[in-house]
This record gives sequence, C-alpha cells and structure tokens, in this order.
Amino acid sequence: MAGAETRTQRQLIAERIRDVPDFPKPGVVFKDITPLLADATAFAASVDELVAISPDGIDIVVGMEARGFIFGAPVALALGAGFVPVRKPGKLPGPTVQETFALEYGSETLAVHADAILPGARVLVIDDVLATGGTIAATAALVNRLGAELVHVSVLLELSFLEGRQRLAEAGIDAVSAVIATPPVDAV
Ligand SMILES: O=P(O)(O)OC[C@H]1O[C@H](OP(=O)(O)OP(=O)(O)O)[C@H](O)[C@@H]1O
Ligand SMILES: Nc1ncnc2[nH]cnc12
Repeated sequence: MAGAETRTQRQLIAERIRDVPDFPKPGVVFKDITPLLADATAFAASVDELVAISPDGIDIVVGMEARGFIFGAPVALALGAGFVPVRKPGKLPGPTVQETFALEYGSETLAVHADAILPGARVLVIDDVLATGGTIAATAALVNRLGAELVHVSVLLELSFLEGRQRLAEAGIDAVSAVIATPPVDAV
C-alpha cells in the first residue's frame, strides 16, 4: 500500500488534471494536464511518481509526441537512461519505421528513427494517458521492430473504463503501471 506521502502526491496530481467535456469531439471527456504542468510541485510529483513505478536497469526511455515528451525526458534523466522520441509523421529527418492505429478520437501514425535504439536495449515507454491503448501498442510494435526489449510501460493517468490495459495484455504487454487511474484504483 502507498505511504501517506505518496497518497498526498497522487491526490495533488489528480486535483491538477482538469476534465474538459466534449473535447476534441462530443462525448469525449478530455483530461487536460496543462494545470498540472503549470504547478511546479505537481509537475515534480508527477515525475517522482513515474520514476517510482518504473524499473531500474533501463537503457532507453521512449516518449510519444507530444505529451509523452514532457514526462519521458525528465524520467530518462532521473533513471540515467537515454531518451528516444516517437514522433508524428514527417518530423524525423532520417529513415523511419512507422505504425498506424486508432485513437479515442481519430487515427494516428507514429514513427521512430530506424537506428534510434540498439537491438537488445532495455526500453521503458512513458506517456501521460493510457486510454484505448492504441498509442502504446503502436509504440511497443515500433520498439519490437527495432529489435529492442520492451521492459515496462508507465503512464501518469489510466482511463480504466476504456480498457486499454486489456488491449495491451492481448498484445502481450503486461508490464504496465499507472500513477493514478480513473476511476481511482482505491475507489472500490
Ligand atoms: O491510449 P490511446 O487511446 O492511444 O490514447 C492515449 C494517447 O492520446 C494522447 O495523445 P494524442 O494523440 O492526443 O497526442 P498529443 O500528445 O500530441 O496531444 C495521449 O497523450 C496519449 O499519447
Ligand atoms: N480523454 C482523453 N484525455 C486526454 N488525452 C487522451 N488521449 C486519449 N483520450 C484522452
């Protein structure tokens, strides 16, 4: 069970994520992290908590454009790992591998430089939100295509009702941790 300090940090993080109904399209409740990022204590707590739920022995942290960059880069520094950006199409200058997938509110393609990660490297994937799991599943496929080892996935917020964790499990991705979940993990 989490200690009192951890619960307080997690409560602060939850309080700083704003619900925006019907964005970017009707029926979607958008989880807006900009208030959290603007609060130095909440932002630092988010990075602390992501580091705390992530394993040691990581060579590379992979973060996905754009919000995965915000958390992935400081987590990489804290773990003493390198950072590799997974980007939207047309942004990376060198040869890439790409994956296309469905999102809660559309479809997307993600790309990574073909030589960005050495075969066998131990990879941690970091993102802000796990929703349907499409982004993480596509990123995991990219990591696999480069011959690296996906060791763990850590997210700040899991939208449990969208069952992304189940989708990832069906893709063979079981090592998934979330700092907080909606509905809260301890709400039952
Ligand atoms: O689990 P999923 O259904 O795939 O959704 C989660 C993804 O959606 C958001 O990114 P978005 O594509 O909106 O891009 P952004 O980071 O550039 O805002 C979020 O940052 C995750 O990467
Ligand atoms: N509801 C949501 N809020 C914020 N980011 C998301 N990514 C996918 N679904 C999302």
